[in-house]
Amino acid sequence: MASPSIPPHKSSFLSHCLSADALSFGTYTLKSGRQSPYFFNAGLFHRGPLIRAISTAFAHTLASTPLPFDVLFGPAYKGIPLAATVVDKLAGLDEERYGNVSYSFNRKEAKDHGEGGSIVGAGLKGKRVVIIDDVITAGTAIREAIEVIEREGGKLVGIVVAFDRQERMPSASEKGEGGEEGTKASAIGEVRRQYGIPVLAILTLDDLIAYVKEQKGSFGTEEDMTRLEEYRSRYRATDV
Ligand SMILES: O=P(O)(O)OC[C@H]1O[C@H](OP(=O)(O)OP(=O)(O)O)[C@H](O)[C@@H]1O
Ligand SMILES: O=C(O)c1cc(=O)[nH]c(=O)[nH]1
Repeated sequence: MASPSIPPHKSSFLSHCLSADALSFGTYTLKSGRQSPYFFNAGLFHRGPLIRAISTAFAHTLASTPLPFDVLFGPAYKGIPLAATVVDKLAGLDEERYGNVSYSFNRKEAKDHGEGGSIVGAGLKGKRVVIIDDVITAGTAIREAIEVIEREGGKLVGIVVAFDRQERMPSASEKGEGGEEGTKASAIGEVRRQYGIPVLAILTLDDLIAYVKEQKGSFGTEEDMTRLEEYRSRYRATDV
């Protein structure tokens, strides 16, 4: 059902995410160590209509920008099917503009036989690269991907994620380092400032909360919503 306050392309994608349980409520430990009352699991887009929904959302987000690029880089593991299917979707949207765009991804462990190395798909040397990934929380995964691209001689020109959790970077005390608390900037904001590139998200936590409220009980319980809003107040970045 269309939602009046968020655009139809977002509400349609949100409805796919919630129906497939790719957005779910519960208690989850994140890569950053935070305990979250919700989780975005892009691994659950494993059937045709679902992978089509997410790749279409990525392709339309990319096509709405004038950004020129040669390669979509999908960080292992969940970025891998995204990069491959979005390349296909883009070529289907506009063969002339995107027919030469390639996909590429890293192996988490380098291969020492056969073709060897840690990159699968297109080489990155001298290429304009866009990272596409499932979710950004503290930005660790994105920074690891940037290191791979720089090491391989690629030029990072943009990043698109399916879900921006709009969280602030972990503080020194959260990382167990003591000292200054630091800024309350978002992981996305920090990457934008540091690299001067566009960083786009198809959905944000604000979109999720607005949509679930508008669907009035179709997804999640009142307690889920309370926990979600408490979590948002606790970890929300100041620059989103
Ligand atoms: O912004 P961050 O704090 O880094 O968290 C988000 C990242 O965490 C997960 O990756 P993970 O390394 O668990 O890899 P996976 O794709 O193998 O699940 C997820 O896929 C994101 O890439
Ligand atoms: O921060 C994470 O580790 C994380 C959050 C989330 O919602 N989904 C995911 O795959 N990882």
